[in-house]
Amino acid sequence: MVKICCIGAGYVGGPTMAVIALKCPAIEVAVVDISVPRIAAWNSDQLPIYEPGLDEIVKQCRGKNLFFSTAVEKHVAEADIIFVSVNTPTKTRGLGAGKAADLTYWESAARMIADVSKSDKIVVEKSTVPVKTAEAIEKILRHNSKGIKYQILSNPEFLAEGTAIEDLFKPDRVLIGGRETPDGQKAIQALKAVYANWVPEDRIITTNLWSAELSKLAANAFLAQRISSVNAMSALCEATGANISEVSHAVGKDTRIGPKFLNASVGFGGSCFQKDILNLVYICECNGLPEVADYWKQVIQVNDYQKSRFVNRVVSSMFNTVSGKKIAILGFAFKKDTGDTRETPAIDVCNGLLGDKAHLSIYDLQVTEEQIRRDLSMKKFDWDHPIHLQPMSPAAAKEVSVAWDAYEAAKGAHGICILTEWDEFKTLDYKKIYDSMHKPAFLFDGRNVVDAVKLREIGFIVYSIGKPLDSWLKDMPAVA
Ligand SMILES: NC(=O)C1=CN([C@@H]2O[C@H](COP(=O)(O)OP(=O)(O)OC[C@H]3O[C@@H](n4cnc5c(N)ncnc54)[C@H](O)[C@@H]3O)[C@@H](O)[C@H]2O)C=CC1
Ligand SMILES: O=C(O)[C@H]1O[C@H](OP(=O)(O)OP(=O)(O)OC[C@H]2O[C@@H](n3ccc(=O)[nH]c3=O)[C@H](O)[C@@H]2O)[C@H](O)[C@@H](O)[C@@H]1O
Repeated sequence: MVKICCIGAGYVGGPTMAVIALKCPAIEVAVVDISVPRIAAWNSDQLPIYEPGLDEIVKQCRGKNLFFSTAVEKHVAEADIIFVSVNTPTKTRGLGAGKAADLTYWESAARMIADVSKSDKIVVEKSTVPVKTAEAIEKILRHNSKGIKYQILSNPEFLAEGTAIEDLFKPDRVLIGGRETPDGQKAIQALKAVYANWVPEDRIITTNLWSAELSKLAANAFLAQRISSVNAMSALCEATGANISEVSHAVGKDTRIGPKFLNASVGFGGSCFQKDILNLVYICECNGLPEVADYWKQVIQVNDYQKSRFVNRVVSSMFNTVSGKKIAILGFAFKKDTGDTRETPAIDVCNGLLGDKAHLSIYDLQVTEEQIRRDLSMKKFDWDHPIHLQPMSPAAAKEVSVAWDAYEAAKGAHGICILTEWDEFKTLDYKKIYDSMHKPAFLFDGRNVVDAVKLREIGFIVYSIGKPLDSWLKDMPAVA
């Protein structure tokens, strides 16, 4: 029986391995992690991550051919194929701080593999890593090999949170990069055989190692660039009276551009877009390509601009101050259908409003109060480390409360900000909400989920990203 071990039981390791176990009953899959609480959660009824469809798969396979364990070394020693899906955060100190990827966790995993292995291994980069990382990993393994043969493959993951299971069942492509030697090609075929259990062969792309590593960074950079492009247009729409939904629709009808991923928003979040672009920028700089670095840096700068533009719009509309005013925040996750808050635009928006002395009442369907308080008090980039190694957060802001539903959050508020596109926010009883608020009652829709015409009929002053402005907002232009 082929044995697979995945180091890192996170948002990628957990779902990908659960799907491999489901689709390949003849393979034994062990997912290991240094975090004891995380593994305990994977072995419980309350999984550590929320992902539609994941519970059922884990229930079906756990204890049969899918195991979650903290016995990292034992499972690594027994495995034929080792996936490494550990954190690759942005460095916060030293050379490349604020841009380069911190490969501490990757390196320690590689050294541990070298220490405990007693048979030949295929080591698969599942984490997103800088191009050429495989070369460094090869060096660590070869210099400590004790005669054991290692083949390194790059097999980056393209799943998106909230649709992870769907994406894993029907991926647009699976990408496998390896050495162009006979042993390298043999390793590629071994991994290809795993995916071939459910992925059509024409969707499994094989390349050299560096193309696979760079394709992952490139794909995320292209996706994020699309959002920054549409968000930059949204600012121009507001200035001119154009409507971003109509512009996106018209632009996306061009088959060369396509309709997906063109929704204007308060800004993109998630654990990877910013981190991976910063990493790309650093690699460009290191390779003497400052113009290319500057080009990609703009994608992040526009995203930061979009978040601060939103905060400015809220404050300027409400008579240039939110000091002492209650603002309801609807949605804290970085997108709907996930409880993940990593790099969520809600953090920057909330901190911006708190900076102007607002009182916030926050409601999200999936994010816990503990997580919200932790996020609002953590330093930039500190979140992207194994949870037990994250710096302890200082006492959370007194001006923040967490509500159990949207109505409670909005009661007595002066304004509402919608920051995640949860479906629930489309069908709330906005008349009831309006009646419970201070007047004039403001609603700032950072995700374009509400019907602004209906809300205006109720009496709200509505701001929707990239849409023609209410006369109220026109009279109080936000300073960018
Ligand atoms: N979250 C996402 O949607 C995607 C993430 N990625 C990439 O996948 C990688 C992992 O991301 P996530 O799963 O989101 O991170 P995560 O933080 O959810 O999971 C990483 C896990 O690795 C564990 N870990 C760290 N060092 C370890 C070690 N030496 N031994 C054993 N366990 C160790 C941590 O405790 C943690 O549970 C990152 O490189 C990320 O860029 C790629 C595609 C999608
Ligand atoms: O490497 C990764 O981590 C993953 O990053 C993204 O996936 P994810 O961050 O989970 O979610 P997305 O659906 O891409 O959304 C990212 C952010 O962009 C925002 N977004 C997305 C689409 C859009 O049209 N507008 C928009 O503002 C979302 O609300 C969210 O905040 C990519 O889509 C995945 O392919 C990739 O594997």
